[in-house]
Amino acid sequence: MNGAWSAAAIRRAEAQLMSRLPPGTLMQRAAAGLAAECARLLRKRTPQGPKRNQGVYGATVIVLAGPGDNGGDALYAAERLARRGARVFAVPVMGDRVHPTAAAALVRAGGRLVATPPARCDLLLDGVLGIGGRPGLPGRALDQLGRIEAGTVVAVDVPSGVDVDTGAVPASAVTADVTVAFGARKPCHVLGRASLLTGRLVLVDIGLGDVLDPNPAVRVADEGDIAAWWHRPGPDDDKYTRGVVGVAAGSERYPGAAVLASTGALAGPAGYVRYAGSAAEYVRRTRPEVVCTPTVKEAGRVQAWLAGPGFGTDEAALAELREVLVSPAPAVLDADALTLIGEYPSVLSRREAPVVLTPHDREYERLYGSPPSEDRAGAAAALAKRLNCTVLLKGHHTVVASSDGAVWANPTGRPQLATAGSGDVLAGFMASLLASGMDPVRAAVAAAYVHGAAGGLAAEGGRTVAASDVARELPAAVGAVLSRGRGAA
Ligand SMILES: NC(=O)C1=CN([C@@H]2O[C@H](COP(=O)(O)OP(=O)(O)OC[C@H]3O[C@@H](n4cnc5c(N)ncnc54)[C@H](OP(=O)(O)O)[C@@H]3O)[C@@H](O)[C@H]2O)[C@@H](O)CC1
Ligand SMILES: [K+]
Repeated sequence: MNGAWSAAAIRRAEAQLMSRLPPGTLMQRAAAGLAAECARLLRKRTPQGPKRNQGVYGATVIVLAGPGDNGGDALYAAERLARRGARVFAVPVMGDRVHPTAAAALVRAGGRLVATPPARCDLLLDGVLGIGGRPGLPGRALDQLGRIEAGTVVAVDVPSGVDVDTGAVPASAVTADVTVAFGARKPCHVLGRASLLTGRLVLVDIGLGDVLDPNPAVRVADEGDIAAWWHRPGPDDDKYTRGVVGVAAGSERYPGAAVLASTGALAGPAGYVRYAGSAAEYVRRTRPEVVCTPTVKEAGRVQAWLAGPGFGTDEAALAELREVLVSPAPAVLDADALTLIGEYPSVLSRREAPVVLTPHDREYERLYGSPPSEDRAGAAAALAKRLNCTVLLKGHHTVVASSDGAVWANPTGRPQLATAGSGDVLAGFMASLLASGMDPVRAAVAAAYVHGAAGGLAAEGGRTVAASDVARELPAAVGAVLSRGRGAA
């Protein structure tokens, strides 16, 4: 598991570590790691001039230097590049407030402090704001970003302008190709719109590992986690012990939801999928391995339910939802089930078994009364706490929150997954993980991860992606994630 730590937690860890080290050590570690990554990027740049200009020597580097230590890191890294022959121009973007010793070191190495740098550069270092920054950019930084054409933009620690702790981007911010982060990820690297401005993330170890709070603000699962959580069938398992999934989805009007959700369920680790609803004919025809009944009651015992996709919001649907909720099995509630809960919140009140809710933004609003804020992790956690459920809030980076406040950011997934029916596949797959005995938060986290990976496979080569394509790729994504995860373990 990877984590992301809040600015305050990073500062606490840094203070503890700094008390044991000579002054300036951490900043020099940060600058050395940053300069090494910049040198790697400059070696890779497309040669525009004579071949001898490849690499650091002769490269044009511009630093946007803010008033704090983030600017200090950038200036010290630029000093190292200047010593290796780069032409460095540093622009103080907050009046003349700039890290004084780092600026002096850069000038000693041959770099220049200027108000107007060249209009083109090979590499632009964004050292405007780091973990001490408030959202938004100073005007001078914005002006320079508008006029400079940069081969590569490298953000120092975080893309300046973002909200470091939430990943929100309420005002102007830097768009980076690469972000070189010191010590640990911050929430803005993995959450919200800021994660899209981060580009490729490179972590530089400055020795914080031992002193960081063991509980990160945001968790990020990796393939090793998913492989470790996954129930592997043993020789004594049969289709029942592997888990039975119940799918209450679809209707005569929306039979596709039944088929997609059942297909999602079949791709998971459970051994048996039962379908309950009025689209049985379609399910039987496309997925003959699914056992169909007309109602939830007739489906018999299952280890986990999925209820909601395409099953309508009328009284009959409400009755079926109530039937699912009286069952002692954990349940994933999606789509129409979320609309029904928004209208009749009391249906959840006597529920004791675990529930996972999977809203998109409009469904979230129906459940919470207002749309999710740009602090998507905070929004998911607030709903999870209020309804005492696990919440998977869909988005370009899906987040999962448990009712006890733990938050996970999903690292896979792409905008193409925002396609009709894709959520039905995800919900069915998640119900299968629940039926296999996986804990609800892990089931939500693992389902989002593998579903995102399946979307990636479906979109390979720039292909357009429909929900059936994602469903078709799920078994391959399961195989790839588990084999890589077990390899990593
Ligand atoms: N601590 C350590 O050991 C290590 C730290 N390291 C590095 O330090 C970085 C944190 O540095 P930092 O604390 O100096 O804060 P930083 O983000 O540079 O800026 C704060 C300044 O910006 C200003 N300001 C804020 N928002 C603004 C806005 N929107 N628009 C305009 N101005 C704004 C604010 O001024 P104010 O307005 O509050 O007077 C203040 O002066 C961290 O990200 C990492 O890179 C590494 O070297 C490893 C070791
Ligand atoms: K920065």
